[in-house]
Amino acid sequence: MFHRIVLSPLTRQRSYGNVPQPHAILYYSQRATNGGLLIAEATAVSPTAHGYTDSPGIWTEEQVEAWKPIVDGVHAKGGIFFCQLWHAGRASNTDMQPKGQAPISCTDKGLDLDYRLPYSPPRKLATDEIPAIVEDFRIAAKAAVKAGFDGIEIHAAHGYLIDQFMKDEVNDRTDEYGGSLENRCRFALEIVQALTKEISSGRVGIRISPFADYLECGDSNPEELGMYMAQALNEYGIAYRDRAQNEVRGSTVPGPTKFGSYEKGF
Ligand SMILES: Cc1cc2nc3c(=O)[nH]c(=O)nc-3n(C[C@H](O)[C@H](O)[C@H](O)COP(=O)(O)O)c2cc1C
Repeated sequence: MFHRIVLSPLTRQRSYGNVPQPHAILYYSQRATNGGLLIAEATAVSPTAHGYTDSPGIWTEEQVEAWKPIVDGVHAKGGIFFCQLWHAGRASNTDMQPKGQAPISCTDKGLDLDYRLPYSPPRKLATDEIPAIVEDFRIAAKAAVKAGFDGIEIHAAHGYLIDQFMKDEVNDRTDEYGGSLENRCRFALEIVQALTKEISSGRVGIRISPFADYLECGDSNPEELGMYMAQALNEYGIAYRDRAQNEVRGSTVPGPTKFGSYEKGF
């Protein structure tokens, strides 16, 4: 039995030391309903993925174990719980990165604004480093299922790493991950492919925001970008796609949320 009331992912910054805390059992179970879908807050896939202090991760055993009772609390109320997998990319700073390194991105162009953090200039990933980031998402998805989550949502919105690759105002690459729409969306779709293979398409959702320019991450043709992603995603039969925020009246891009096989249950 499912219904259509969904809790949006909401960053709380209460996962001290990047480990989810017991108070989250109460927080998430209070928001759970029988048959309702909850999306957990943005959860880092690797040590380089954090962009806010005290955001949770799912890249250590300790984090996986800490998520388990939180997921159990939601399940006890009959809720369905997806973990939002996230990499902040350049929306981070050296204090948050392993060994004080520069945050990684598709570019070495930094952010001008200091919104919630003083952002540090990023380091542009070499082409041969990109498969390892896809792999981080795959391992994190596997860990999320191990923690008991019913599925995962890929955070490909709001100016974070995947969105940085997709948008032509940020992506200045000349390799197969930059330039054409197909190239800019390659990273996102490689992650979708890896995750559907790892945990099955019915357990994978995605959040995109083609029209948003949050974190200085805009695109010159969001309509075309959104349509391209919507059509490409149809090939994978994933559980749902969510087009987050910044609705544009009259846009033909499907949205905001399209449910697929998730409705049929797992
Ligand atoms: C405090 C706060 C934290 C948020 N954290 C996330 C997040 O972790 N992941 C995400 O995709 N969106 C995040 N969002 C965006 C929300 O999920 C939602 O899309 C946004 O608030 C718009 O919905 P609303 O009009 O109902 O507020 C956050 C929003 C707020 C206000």
